[in-house]
Amino acid sequence: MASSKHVPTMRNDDRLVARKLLQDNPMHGWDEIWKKRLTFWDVGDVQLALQELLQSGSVDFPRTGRALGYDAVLIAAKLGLETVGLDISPVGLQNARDKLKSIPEDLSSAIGKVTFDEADFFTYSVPDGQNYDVIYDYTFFVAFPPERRNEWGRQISALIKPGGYLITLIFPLGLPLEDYHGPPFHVEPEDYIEPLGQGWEKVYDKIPGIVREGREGTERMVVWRRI
Ligand SMILES: C[S@@+](CC[C@H](N)C(=O)[O-])C[C@H]1O[C@@H](n2cnc3c(N)ncnc32)[C@H](O)[C@@H]1O
Repeated sequence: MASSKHVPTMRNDDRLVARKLLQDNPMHGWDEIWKKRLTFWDVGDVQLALQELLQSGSVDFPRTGRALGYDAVLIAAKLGLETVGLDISPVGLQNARDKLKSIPEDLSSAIGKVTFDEADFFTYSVPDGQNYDVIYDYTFFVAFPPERRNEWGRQISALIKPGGYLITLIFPLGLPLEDYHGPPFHVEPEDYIEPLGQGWEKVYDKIPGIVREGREGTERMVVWRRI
């Protein structure tokens, strides 16, 4: 959650620098990306598409329990869930904790409900064995090469409760497929189906009605329910 209010665009030279940092140092590359502020995905504000979904009442999300994901403050404030923001980057986490100190009035009900933990998502297990009621993925799926998507799906399935909801804000749509290397990697809404595998139903699928300038046609909101 960067502090600037401008809508970041995906400058090609920034993307190339970020990619090189990850190639050179797969362990700490994300921390370097945060340090250098090559965080184009971060709009410095809540994701309007997530806000629209949570306020619409279109999905019967639980109002008690636990959630995992970015935009942790918005999820905690709108759904009332104890929400964990997970990241591998200490700098990214510090940035999120700093933002928590100046929480806007309309989201203040999130205070006390949000924690930020440092962990590798792919090896993370819920400390107390209590799986999540809601998981939110915004640009995490696309941050890894397609070869890792099944691993992503297995981990999501392992972390969520039966009856729990996975919110996928799919972005950025429309990236070239050929001769293109991420992150972000090319994504289509259908790409989530195989990694998630059996035991999921799609309960919501909509092009967000409210989109930031410059992001028109690049976002889609899909919600899945674990059967
Ligand atoms: C493209 S960003 C955005 C994802 C996230 N939803 C967000 O909006 O910040 C990817 C984020 O995932 C973090 N990350 C990368 N690899 C990770 C891992 N294995 N486990 C947890 N976080 C990771 C990075 O530090 C970065 O903040």
